[in-house]
Amino acid sequence: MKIRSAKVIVTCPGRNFVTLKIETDEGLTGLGDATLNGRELAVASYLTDHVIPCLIGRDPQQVEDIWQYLYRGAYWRGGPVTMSAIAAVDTALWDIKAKAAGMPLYQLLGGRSRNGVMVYGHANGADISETVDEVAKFLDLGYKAVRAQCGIPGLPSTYGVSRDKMFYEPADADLPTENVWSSEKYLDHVPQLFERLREKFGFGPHLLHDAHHRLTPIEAARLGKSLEPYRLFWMEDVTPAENQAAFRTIRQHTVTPIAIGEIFNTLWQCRTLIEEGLIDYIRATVVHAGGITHLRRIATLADIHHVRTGCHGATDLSPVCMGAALHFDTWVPNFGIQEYMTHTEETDAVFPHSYWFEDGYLHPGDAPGHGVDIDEELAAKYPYSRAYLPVNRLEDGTMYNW
Ligand SMILES: O=C(O)[C@@H](O)[C@@H](O)[C@H](O)[C@H](O)CO
Ligand SMILES: [Mg+2]
Repeated sequence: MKIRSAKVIVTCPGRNFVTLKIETDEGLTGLGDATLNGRELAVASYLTDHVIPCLIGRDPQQVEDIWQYLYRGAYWRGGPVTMSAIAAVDTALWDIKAKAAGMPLYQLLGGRSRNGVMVYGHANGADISETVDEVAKFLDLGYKAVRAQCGIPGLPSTYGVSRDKMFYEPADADLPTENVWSSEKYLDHVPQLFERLREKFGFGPHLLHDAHHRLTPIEAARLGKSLEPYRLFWMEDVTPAENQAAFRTIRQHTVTPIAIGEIFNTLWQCRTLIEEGLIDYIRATVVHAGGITHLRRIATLADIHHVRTGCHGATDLSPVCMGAALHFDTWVPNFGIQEYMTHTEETDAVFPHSYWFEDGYLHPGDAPGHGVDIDEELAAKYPYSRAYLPVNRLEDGTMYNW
């Protein structure tokens, strides 16, 4: 079998998505997600200008060799643009391999390890009582796990809190909007939210929270300590991880479980975190961490250190990524949870898929491959539209962390 052609499809059915489609000389096609929020066209160009010419004529069955060729073979290794491009190729090749075998992808990976993939939804509100109401809606829909975020008194806007509740879109403007941040105000408020949530819903549902890299290590330690009575499933991205050793400080102070990794793109960015047992959940996912081939390596290292998976699944990861992640989640032995933000109807129509939600779980379906397709005619009706995530400043105007 040979790769006959490959192309990049950029579409914006409510938000931008970049998709790689690979075709073989035997008529099989494979799809991979290459979406990098706010930097979409950089990956599209990387693929079209620098990767696709090297793929034509190769045997698509050599998934590992092609991964090594694109990663090890390039002088400039790693980084989100490169690794999202490699992920797109890798995902499309696994899709082709599974279709050629006539199997759903999870069968090729090693078969089913569970009946369904537990997911968490996103509840957010302008204040505590609105957030409590939003959590109730997710529980009514059958979710077993809910992430809760709420507005902070004294801060005009907070990332993760939106007007549109079920189809929350973080890339909200064609130039970055600016949010204002105060760790002091945040740290005082968040424990009150979880106190109310536990009072109202008890300890049955899993509750999660995301700090979006905004705390220093000692502040993160304080957050973890103050949330201990409410027994969270995890606190996420409490501090940036450029300095992995900083997580030792957090770990020494709190037993609140720690999740990180949605912006990681290689194993090297989480090696210390995993090997020293500094985290509990690794959030890397298919599209930004080099595809199934590399994510599998991360998960295997995590497994021997009692770290479980918790794949990123925000709306900027396309249904193609979600489909592939669900096959991965169905197989991976050390599965923890999968994030699930529902896409808009327009997005779902452009990407017909076989996965479905029922009673708190997602199921990948049994279609051969990863089970996600693209309607190219429909996709062409939604041209690219520039959109950025917001940026964040302290109250005195200082540029601050994501
Ligand atoms: O946990 C999450 O889903 C968030 O952190 C995302 O909203 C994230 O900020 C976006 O996916 C960034 O593109
Ligand atoms: Mg996050």
